[in-house]
Amino acid sequence: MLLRSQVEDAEATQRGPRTNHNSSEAKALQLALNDVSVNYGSTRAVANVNLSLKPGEIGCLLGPSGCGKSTLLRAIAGFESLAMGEIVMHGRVLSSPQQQTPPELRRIGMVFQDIALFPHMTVAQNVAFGLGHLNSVERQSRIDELLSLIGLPDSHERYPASLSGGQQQRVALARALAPKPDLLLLDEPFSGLDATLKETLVPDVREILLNEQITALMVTHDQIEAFAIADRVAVMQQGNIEQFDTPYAIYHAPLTRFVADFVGQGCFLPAVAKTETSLLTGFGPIATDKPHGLPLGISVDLLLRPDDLIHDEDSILRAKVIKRQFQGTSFQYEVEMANGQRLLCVASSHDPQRVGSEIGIRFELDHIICFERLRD
Ligand SMILES: Nc1ncnc2c1ncn2[C@@H]1O[C@H](COP(=O)(O)OP(=O)(O)OP(=O)(O)O)[C@@H](O)[C@H]1O
Repeated sequence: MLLRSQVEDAEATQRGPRTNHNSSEAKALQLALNDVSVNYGSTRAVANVNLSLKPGEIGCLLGPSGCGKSTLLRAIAGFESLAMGEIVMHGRVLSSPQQQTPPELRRIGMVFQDIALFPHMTVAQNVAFGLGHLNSVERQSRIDELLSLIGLPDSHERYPASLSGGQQQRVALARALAPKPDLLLLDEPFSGLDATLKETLVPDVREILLNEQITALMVTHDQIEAFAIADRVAVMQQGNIEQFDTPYAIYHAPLTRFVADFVGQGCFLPAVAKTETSLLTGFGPIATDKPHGLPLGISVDLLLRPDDLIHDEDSILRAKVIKRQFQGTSFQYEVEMANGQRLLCVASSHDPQRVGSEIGIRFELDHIICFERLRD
């Protein structure tokens, strides 16, 4: 159970996951999933999922292996039938347990992890694949436009084998975008690429999607990718959406303990709501800027992100450095308090602290996120 303290934060973030819509709202949505369930035999892989995307919005399904991300994407594409619920695009039902529009009639583009360009066709021929309905002038103009958009304006005559992995994935994206689909589905499109390439390609792909004003839904298990590309992220667990929200809210205002644990780093600190603006921990009181709104006397687990704990040699609160990790502009330290509690702390990389040394630390919390205490 969530025991959120900053009420206005909670109201701002409780937009999802349930989103049943009236008919005029439904028409304004590009995609609406209403109570969607998908079974494999007697196994329920997706359970009562509600999710919607506005035109031009980029969504992301994020979750651990086996939570149902690909199944949901496949159901939207029309490759899995529904046990319950409906999938609606622009107010038109594409899937329900009673009916299913075939995949090729859905106007949905797809980009997969395995790039699968046609190797015997040039870049231009690959991009032209879904453009048979255009005359040759229109087709040429769309190819030029897309190759420019993906940053490969002079690569018409090149073959896929002569391109890098990142360039091939850009061409795959151009091919999927060429016929201007109503929705683009991307299944782990960056997972075969190395980290450096991803760093540039992910924001580029977001730019391309925004430029084309395309509504898109991407599957990933990588939160950095999800945060870099999506307007809203749906965190899934065991076939359910735990939270569908902005990347900022998913990180700073998780609605469930699972989301808090799965997304970002952090730890839970036992605390008691002492006064309206303070929580008592084993290391003394932590003051909150605003009233936390918790019942006084309640025992909670307080979520502490690494940046909630600051290295400060003037602080009387001391901790022993157990591990440190260089992160470029900062070090992340795992520190141990006198009572054995381990916490994470971020500090500038200009003043490295040795493992085994004792340092001063201070709490500086912008967001108070608490969950019901699991243990005493
Ligand atoms: N064809 C299938 N037949 C039976 N069960 C399946 C089938 N495909 C997936 N499942 C099961 O459905 C559940 C959801 O699988 P799914 O592939 O959608 O998860 P995922 O979140 O995409 O996982 P990953 O990140 O590993 O790809 C899992 O328990 C999986 O074992």
